[in-house]
Amino acid sequence: MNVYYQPNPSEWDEIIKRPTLDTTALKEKVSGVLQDIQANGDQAVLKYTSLFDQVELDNNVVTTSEIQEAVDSLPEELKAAIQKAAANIQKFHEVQLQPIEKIEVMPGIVCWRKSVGIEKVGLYIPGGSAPLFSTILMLAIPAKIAGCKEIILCSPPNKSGKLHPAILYAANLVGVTKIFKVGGVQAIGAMAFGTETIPKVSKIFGPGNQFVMCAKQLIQEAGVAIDMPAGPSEVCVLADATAVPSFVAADLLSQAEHGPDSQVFLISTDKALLDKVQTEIAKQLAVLPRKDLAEKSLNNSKLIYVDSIQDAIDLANKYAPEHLIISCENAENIGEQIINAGSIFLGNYSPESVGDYASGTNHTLPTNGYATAYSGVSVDSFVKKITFQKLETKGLEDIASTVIAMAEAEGLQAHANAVKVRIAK
Ligand SMILES: NC(=O)c1ccc[n+]([C@@H]2O[C@H](COP(=O)([O-])OP(=O)(O)OC[C@H]3O[C@@H](n4cnc5c(N)ncnc54)[C@H](O)[C@@H]3O)[C@@H](O)[C@H]2O)c1
Ligand SMILES: N[C@H](CO)Cc1c[nH]c[nH+]1
Ligand SMILES: [Zn+2]
Repeated sequence: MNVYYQPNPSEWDEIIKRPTLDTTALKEKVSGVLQDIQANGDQAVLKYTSLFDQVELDNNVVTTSEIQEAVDSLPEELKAAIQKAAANIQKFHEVQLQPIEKIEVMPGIVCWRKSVGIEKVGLYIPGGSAPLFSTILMLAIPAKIAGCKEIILCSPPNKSGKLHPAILYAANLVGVTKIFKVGGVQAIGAMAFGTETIPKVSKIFGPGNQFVMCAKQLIQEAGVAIDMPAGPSEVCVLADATAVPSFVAADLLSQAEHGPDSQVFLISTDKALLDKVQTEIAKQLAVLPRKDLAEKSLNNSKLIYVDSIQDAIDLANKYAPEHLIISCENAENIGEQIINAGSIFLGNYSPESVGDYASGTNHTLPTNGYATAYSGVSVDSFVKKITFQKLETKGLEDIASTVIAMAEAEGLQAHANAVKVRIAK
């Protein structure tokens, strides 16, 4: 891990850099695959499944008997855990749908806004190195609450050409409409353009590796909406002397184990904590099943000592992490001063992995510094908001001079006329 002691703020830009791939080569490769899928549909999708997932499939549709098999085979304890998490996610998200509020802006002019679910949405569920079935709950539950009619799900097949039973169980539990065994760029392309079997959708959601991220960005340029750039997971822990080294180490490792391009960050006002956390990381890492992946990610990661809590807050805001854990004495007060983060975890007993699975908040969050401008997925991500207005004659008469003055000043006489013809009578 890279350790910094009281770096000068002029060095911060360098410190907060995320690990990157050569994006020119990446874009070229991904755009070639997308073009092939647009031109050749299912045949191209199956070809890339064979090439990138090393599995030969005749077709990629998940059947009802495969779903039933998964429901029957999944241990009851895991089913209960998924149900508990789903209930909390439902509770947290259902209050996000606000009732319609009609506003009389002037006598005789009433305006309001109505949320309408996006009809067809596509969910990408990562599955390259771990079957992230928790992501299904995070996407499909708000989609249902929003009123989306068709929810399509794609996730990469394993080497036996199957999806993990927990993916099928979770998808079935929350009412996903159709499930396909397709991963990576080929999944994003299929949902963006539509194939003979995979429906075209209006908006694509879900995190993924650099290939998935790049494909989402390219199809957005081609006119299909996406949720946000949610890439390799990251966590920043902001800690003072009250933090517990073993807790901090466990939190850092929990995101480091996602993959080699994940990044974890510790900003501490306690110099001694950096050494203690490194010792703990070495101890905990040694027995992790995904030690190799976590180790690679730790090479991208940074531990930083700063001598004031204000510098710690400023650096965290500049880094704009996907997740921020505040293990400090006045965690809530510090949390109030954070302006750039996807999701914040307060105090020593709020591990980030609880938010990943079960507390109810959404784990599909902006990474790579996008938390400066984006929010995580919510019910809002699955709706369009249509505005309405109804004017009575009196309302139009009272606002006429305002509209006419502005329209004529913009040189748009026809705009002005649309009002004039109505009040002339
Ligand atoms: N930000 C978030 O909210 C969030 C949430 C969950 C997971 N994640 C991130 O999602 C990612 C999941 O990555 P993953 O790899 O495990 O699964 P993935 O499903 O994103 O990617 C697997 C697919 O990548 C494609 N692929 C692999 N190597 C390729 C190559 N050389 N060329 C072209 N395509 C290739 C394959 O088609 C494969 O199906 C991790 O980086 C994790 O950190 C982020
Ligand atoms: N930490 C991931 C978001 O960055 C979400 C996740 C799913 N499973 C475990 N973790
Ligand atoms: Zn995670």
